[in-house]
Amino acid sequence: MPDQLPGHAPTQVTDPEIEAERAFLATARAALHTMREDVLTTETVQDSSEDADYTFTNRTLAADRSRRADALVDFDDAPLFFGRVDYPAGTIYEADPDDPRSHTRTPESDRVYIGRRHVHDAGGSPLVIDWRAGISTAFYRATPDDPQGVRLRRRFGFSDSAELTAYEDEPLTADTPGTGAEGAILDSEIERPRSGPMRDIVSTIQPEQDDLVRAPLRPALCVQGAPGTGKTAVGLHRIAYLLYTQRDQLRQDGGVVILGPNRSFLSYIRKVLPALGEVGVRQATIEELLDRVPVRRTEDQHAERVKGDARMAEVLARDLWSRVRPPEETLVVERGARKWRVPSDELAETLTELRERRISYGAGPNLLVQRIAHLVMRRIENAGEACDSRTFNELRRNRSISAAARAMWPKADPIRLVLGLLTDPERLARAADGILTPEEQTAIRLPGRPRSPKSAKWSAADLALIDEAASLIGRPDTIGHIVVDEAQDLSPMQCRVIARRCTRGSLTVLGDIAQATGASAAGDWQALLAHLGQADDARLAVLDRGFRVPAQIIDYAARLLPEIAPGLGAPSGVRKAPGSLVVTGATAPEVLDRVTLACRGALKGDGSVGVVAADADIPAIHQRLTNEGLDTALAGETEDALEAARLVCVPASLVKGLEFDSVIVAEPARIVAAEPRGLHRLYVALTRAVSALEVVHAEPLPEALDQPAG
Ligand SMILES: Nc1ncnc2c1ncn2[C@@H]1O[C@H](COP(=O)(O)OP(=O)(O)OP(=O)(O)O)[C@@H](O)[C@H]1O
Repeated sequence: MPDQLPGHAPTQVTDPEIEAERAFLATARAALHTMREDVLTTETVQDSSEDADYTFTNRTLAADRSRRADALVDFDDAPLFFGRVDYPAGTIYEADPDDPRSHTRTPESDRVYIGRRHVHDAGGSPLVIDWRAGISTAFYRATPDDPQGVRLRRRFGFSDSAELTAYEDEPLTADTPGTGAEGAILDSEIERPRSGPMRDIVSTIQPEQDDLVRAPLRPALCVQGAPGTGKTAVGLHRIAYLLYTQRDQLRQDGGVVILGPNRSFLSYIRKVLPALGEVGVRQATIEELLDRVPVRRTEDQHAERVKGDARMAEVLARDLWSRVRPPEETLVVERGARKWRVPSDELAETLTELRERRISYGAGPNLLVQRIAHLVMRRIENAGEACDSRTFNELRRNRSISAAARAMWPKADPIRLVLGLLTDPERLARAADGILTPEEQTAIRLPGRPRSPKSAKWSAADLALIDEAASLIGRPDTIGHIVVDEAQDLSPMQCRVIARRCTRGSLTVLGDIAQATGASAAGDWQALLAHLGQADDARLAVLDRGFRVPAQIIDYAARLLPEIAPGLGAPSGVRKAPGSLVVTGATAPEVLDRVTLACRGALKGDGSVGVVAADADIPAIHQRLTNEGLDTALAGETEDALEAARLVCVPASLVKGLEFDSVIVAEPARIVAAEPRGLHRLYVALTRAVSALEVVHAEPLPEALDQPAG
């Protein structure tokens, strides 16, 4: 293998192999350029008439063309191919010298180049195969023990400007033992200094990850993975894979959505899918998915727990359906000179029959009007008058009938329903009788005395209640596939939000029970999957090889596991980095000095530096670092704060899912004390570092960490 490694500046290369591969890369790039030009110059249907069909067709074609053109952009920092698999000659291509694909065929082998997207030459012959195609699977999964017909696997290394600078060969024939998947190119990819948003890992997906990426759409897939094992990466690549294999189906079923814990996280991952050629995937928080009312309040933990509990579904349903009441009086319908009467017990019977059909609440009023109109029409017919559809329609519009139906089955609005329930103690007591304790009922009341939905201060937990109410009244739009990241934090009520949108179990659930900090987090996957409606069917997989955090740091953080997630296996770090963990004791007045010193030290190295502390301590730390003249961003302040400076202050509540080259954790004890699941939060904070972690503390460390660092 030549000694230039990826990420290194290109050097004068004389290796003829590298020259040949570079020439092939140039050919492929030129071909991609031509493919994009072809798409852009394709004319949409032109028609000068005002015909709405033509306008619609034109718009659809233009949107499709733009999507296809976007997917063919040649990114400067994302090389067009990253690997090659060689098969014995004749395995892939006919041994025909005139075969136009001969540029990927030598006398010894048929070569398949694997890249981010399919590239073909002007004659339509493939130059680069999309990593998602079936034939690419061998690149990720072939091993010397199971070569899958492959002679040799080649991985390419590139400079930061996407210049091909290295290659690494792994023979897979039985007589030449391979080097294993963890070669220098994978190492250098993992150790690459982090800066800017997350990148794709398409060139180095590991076999256990590839198995999850390519898992079928159904059954639902649930991945329990320790910090840095690649769950987020797997989820994003899986979306790209599913879109490649089942794009039309997914589009028809309502598209694909990835749900993440907060905006900082979504901003951090936003570039991965576009780099894989997928530009139409919605990336949202669960609050954004449910944006019926603005969130203006953070719930206290106890109220959040009660509101997130699945018992709330019963309370809401009981309150809603309690509005449906049998009439007390006979209905009298005047028609011309005659009056028609329907006694209350007959109306009540109709009501019961409708309810037993388990229709949604919202469908009730109309159906009831129709039933009553029928009852009246039957009476008219029995009296000898001929009736037809006009009679029926006229009765459906009859005011007495509408009024009777409205009284028996009032229309309902989900926001007003939740507002009424959470502001009227007597009504809540009726609906929650035997379900919530009086103390729980008091805890979930809305603050103040809001009279209208606009004046209420809604919380994120209220949104899930409103959505539950809305789903009782009408059915929500479905989504073709939902990937939920950091799913361990979902409350049962939030799980229900997701479950009712993906009705056929097309769901990817990613998370780590040890990182669960949500007030009403379920605590184990079986319970969570049950709330997601997937108790029996889901496939549960485990990832335990950590790619982010060096072994020294992950072992230190894992000392917390017996307490926060007993029974969960300890993760293993794929890299060792002696000296990567420093624990600095200080006196209380010294802590800010020590943090500043640690930041200055970390900034001398490459990549990003994150300072993580309890939310309440972050403003003072940020102020101090800024006063010291360090260019310091504040996570959460703006959406792209993580990219605003190399040094970022991150409130512990926002650090989930993120990573930095160096991390400084200030005062772990205060992170722990800040919330009921503070130890879980600390575990998250300690597992964000790619290269180095410094823990600065004056207060005593949690017991498990209070031993000399290994
Ligand atoms: N096969 C791989 N090749 C190269 N880098 C990888 C690979 N798998 C994961 N990584 C890198 O490891 C880091 C952690 O990955 P990711 O964020 O997906 O992990 P995670 O399991 O979601 O972590 P957490 O639970 O802490 O949020 C990322 O920088 C990712 O690019």
